[in-house]
Amino acid sequence: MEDENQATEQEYAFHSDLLHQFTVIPSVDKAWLFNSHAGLASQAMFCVSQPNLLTNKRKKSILSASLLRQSDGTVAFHWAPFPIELSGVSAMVPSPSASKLLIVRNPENEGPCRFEIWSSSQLEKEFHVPQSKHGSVYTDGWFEGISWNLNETCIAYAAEEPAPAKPTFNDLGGYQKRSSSDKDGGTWKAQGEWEEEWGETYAGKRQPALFVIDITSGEVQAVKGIDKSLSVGQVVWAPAIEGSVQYLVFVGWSFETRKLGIKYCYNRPCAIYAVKAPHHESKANETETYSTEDVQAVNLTQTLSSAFFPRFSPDGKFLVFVSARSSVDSGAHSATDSLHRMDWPEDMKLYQSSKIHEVIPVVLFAEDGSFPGLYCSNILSDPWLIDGQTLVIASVWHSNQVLLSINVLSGEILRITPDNSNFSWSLLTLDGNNILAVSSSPVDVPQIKYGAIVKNTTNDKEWSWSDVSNPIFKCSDKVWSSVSSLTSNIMKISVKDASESLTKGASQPYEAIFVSSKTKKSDACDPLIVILHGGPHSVLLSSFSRPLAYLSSVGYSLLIVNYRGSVGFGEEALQSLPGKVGSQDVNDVLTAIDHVIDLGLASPSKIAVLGGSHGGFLTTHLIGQAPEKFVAAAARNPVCNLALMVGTTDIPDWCYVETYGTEGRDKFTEAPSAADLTLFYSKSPISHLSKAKTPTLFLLGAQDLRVPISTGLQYARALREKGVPTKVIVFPNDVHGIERPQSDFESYLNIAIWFNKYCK
Ligand SMILES: CC(=O)N[C@@H](C)C(=O)N[C@@H](C)C(=O)O
Repeated sequence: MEDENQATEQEYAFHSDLLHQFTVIPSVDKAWLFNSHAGLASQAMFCVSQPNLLTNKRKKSILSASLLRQSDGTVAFHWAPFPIELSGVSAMVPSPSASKLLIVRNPENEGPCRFEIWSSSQLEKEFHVPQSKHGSVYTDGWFEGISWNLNETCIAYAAEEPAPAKPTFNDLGGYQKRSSSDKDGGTWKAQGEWEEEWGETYAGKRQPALFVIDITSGEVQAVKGIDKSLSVGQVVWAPAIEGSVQYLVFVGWSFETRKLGIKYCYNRPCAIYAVKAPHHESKANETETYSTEDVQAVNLTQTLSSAFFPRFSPDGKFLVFVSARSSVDSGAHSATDSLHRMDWPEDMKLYQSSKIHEVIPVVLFAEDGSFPGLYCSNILSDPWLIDGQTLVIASVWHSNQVLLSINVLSGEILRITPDNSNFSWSLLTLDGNNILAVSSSPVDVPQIKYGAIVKNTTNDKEWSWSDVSNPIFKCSDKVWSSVSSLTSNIMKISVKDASESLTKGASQPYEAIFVSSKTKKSDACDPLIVILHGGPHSVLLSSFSRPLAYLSSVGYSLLIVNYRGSVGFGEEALQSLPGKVGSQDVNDVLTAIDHVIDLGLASPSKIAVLGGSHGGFLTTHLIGQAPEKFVAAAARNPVCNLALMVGTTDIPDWCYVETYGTEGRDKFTEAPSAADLTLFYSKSPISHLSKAKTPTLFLLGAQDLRVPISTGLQYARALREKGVPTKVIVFPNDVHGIERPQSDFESYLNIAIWFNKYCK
């Protein structure tokens, strides 16, 4: 409150107006290309979202374009005059032939889940699936899987299991055996037994299970043969075999005594299974049946601790998937992926014996800019180029995200987006040998790119990328002129005091992205904000970030440090951090800061630090371990006390692994010993609190299950007790990400004003 009074109304007005102009720049969430390799004309559809501060939700819309191939080979996009708002839509999935479109509308409360089937001109069918059949369809990007069968008669998907019946009592306290719907009143439902959930962002979500809807009759069947204890998702149809029952392939996650948090955590064991799909009408020539006895799901990837994102080749001859086995086996929540292929036998009965080939192994370290390993967070539902054996994938490569083409038979990996650039790319869709992607840098607003192969011989493929002029990323003149005055580059930072005991990968340079004004207004440097990602096995990419671009446009240089342990730099560098958190990562950040000071790019007396989660752990460590270095700090849901967090977080195993290293995976217990708690405390920012004196802003989500609010609050109160200026903003309805539009806006507005107060 005091700060609000001190910051002038003009300052708030100026900042909220400018931040708003950055905030409302839309994003493209998904896109589809139809028919682009067939003729001269094709179509594209873009699903666009934009934060809406008044409703505190993201507004979603669809914008279409016609693509016309010009005589010179280029493609012109003709955009529809306006986007159409998509209201209440949870998922949309075109059928393989693009003649039908599925729209799913999940219920807001106890209502049915609605499935709509659209043709090119109208709504063809609408089915309401009651809660007694299943709850909401999963659209979380992880369990999510909505898949049309090839002849477009059925759709398989993951949805919440129906709610278990709860004990019911009448008004006299009498137990009623039957779980009535209480139509006549006079009864009440007890809570029933508590069930484990998958933690952060899955609160209140029931177990994901598989269903198939027949889009002619609307009949919905639960898929049988799946162990009740498995959480399942990412379902796809196996290639159809004439006259035979169809199979579904899906991912299953099991758990032992407890479901540990799964969001951002690729270290949860999972496997790919095959199971017979229910059939909806009996066909005379179908020899196989669908009874519970012979439909038991079969684990296809027993030899791997992790397998997900199953994708069949267009000819149905092989199945490709990603594995995070290095993450599961080491206990690190995210690590270097591997890519695998298994041949898909024509005789379904042989699939269990199919050999798994490793297409891309886990890369330990890479020299001289060569491929650092696979780090992919998604694969398109149809990722294949025309040859049917090369897939296109987005993967983190140092501080950039790039697009790779991977020939899954030869193992050839090509970086198909321009290298030596400060840009990051995300993949929207592909059709034939044409790609729609988005490219941006910290100082370049996103740009839609159209990619096509211009040279295609066995040994030589060349891609051309053209800018697609589009109305989506139009931004205000103010934003445009602000970002035009900025520049960014990626710096290599040498490891300080590299010792013999370090692995080769851990001795290689890490990176920091430096963003600053193109021109120096005076002799003095602009104040610097050091920005630190969470995880710690995550990365801050060289892509356009609306709030960070806002901070640089109000007069700050940014130093975004991808310290060792970040993804994108090979497995050895990543695995060098667990066991050394609070020291190796802290020192990497301090080295990066010294690097820019030594280059004369930052003034040592005007440095602020900002980080969330593990980045908040580093922020609060830095103000304790290097109290003279920072004039202001801001921490979003920071890990300040591992000894407190371990008892309340959804990922207590993370506290063990990051504190002890990989041995922490086996040490993990729900009942930490006194020795564990002592070590957790000593590795935590709270153990350096007595030295901290930096004014600090705390942004805390009260619904955070990952880093519960108590750890940030405890540290903030302790700083206050010492007389250090602190400000705490609690967002009552936010989870770990603090991403709801109003909360995100209020956070960055306050960060800028807090830093202005102490840095300028
Ligand atoms: C695995 C994980 O969630 N770790 C947290 C402590 C964390 O740092 N989270 C990251 C993903 C974040 O940026 O929020």
